[in-house]
Amino acid sequence: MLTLEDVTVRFVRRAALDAVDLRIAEHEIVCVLGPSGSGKSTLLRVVAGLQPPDMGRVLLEDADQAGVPVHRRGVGLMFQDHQLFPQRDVGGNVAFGLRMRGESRGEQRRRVAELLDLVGLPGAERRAVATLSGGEQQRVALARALAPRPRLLMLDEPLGQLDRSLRERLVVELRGVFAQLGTTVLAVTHDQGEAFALADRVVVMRDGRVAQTGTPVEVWQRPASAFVARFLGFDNVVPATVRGDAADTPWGKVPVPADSPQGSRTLLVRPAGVRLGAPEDGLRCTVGARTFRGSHVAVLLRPTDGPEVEAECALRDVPDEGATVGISFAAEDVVVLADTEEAAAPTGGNGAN
Ligand SMILES: Nc1ncnc2c1ncn2[C@@H]1O[C@H](COP(=O)(O)OP(=O)(O)OP(=O)(O)O)[C@@H](O)[C@H]1O
Repeated sequence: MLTLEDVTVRFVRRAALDAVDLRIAEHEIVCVLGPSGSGKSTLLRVVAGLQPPDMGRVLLEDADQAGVPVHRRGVGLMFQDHQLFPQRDVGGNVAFGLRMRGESRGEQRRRVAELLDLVGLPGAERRAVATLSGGEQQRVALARALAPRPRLLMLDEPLGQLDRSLRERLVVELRGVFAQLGTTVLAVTHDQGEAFALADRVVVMRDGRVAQTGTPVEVWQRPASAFVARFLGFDNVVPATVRGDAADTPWGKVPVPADSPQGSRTLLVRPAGVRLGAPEDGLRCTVGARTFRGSHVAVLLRPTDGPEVEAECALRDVPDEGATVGISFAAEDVVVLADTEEAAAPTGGNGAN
């Protein structure tokens, strides 16, 4: 339903979008992820018609959008600072797009009630915007964006301002609302948790280009590059030479899954694949900082030689800080990345927000 072909946007010093190709199917929820400045907002602005591309085409349902103004594109926008009209009540805010389209008062009332039901604020029509909590305002902004039945809904950091627990709850609700309405969604976020919970497909951007696209599980399990791996918050990324079922790394020999790409590569070891044992078993490390993560503890390990390693430990197995342990690696949690990018240096932004 949405196609971007070779879309390029240049600002004075650099390309904010660099030959981007992207397709979004009807009813699909796509989340664009990437560090600050990677071009996410520019992508939305180009699709909305707020920013003309310097090159390439944007098509909505096969129609080239060149020269089509924002209000004729049939897209709904919900931006980070959702900017409700403070002087209007909730109903007046939600009805805004319907009024602009000249819908009858009766139809406006019916649709507003339906949408407030849908976003979990039934009967809130007469409430003043100033009396709403942040989460409630976000829901009203969503209802307002959905009211004119946009063929494509675009969200820019839709939950950016809210605290984490509220965000986690709203993401689940949003997915439910979109599924119920069959809305096609293009959302932008820098929070990978939010993107992975919301999206059917994620698009990771880097410097105006698409670094990877795939389902959340595909991207999580097989990051395309060291950049994507680091952006997702994986720190155990090292240069390696793969020969057969093992790789030479700064941590010594690490087993890799069968049929891994061979030669000079970059290796990712998921923290779950770092096994702790007695000091004489495997690579000797000193236990550093331990970070409680709810269901497990992230433990930082310092080998005598080589970069630090992060391990994921069950709560009952956490070693004491300063203790000496031996570590080994489980092949099923090792990923040989497709690129040969220099792994030791963090690339561009990082995803740990
Ligand atoms: N109007 C503009 N004039 C000049 N440069 C711009 C303009 N808008 C964006 N840029 C630049 O284009 C690049 C991409 O910006 P964009 O806002 O799309 O990134 P983003 O991924 O949305 O970042 P953030 O997560 O910080 O919002 C950045 O380098 C930015 O400085």
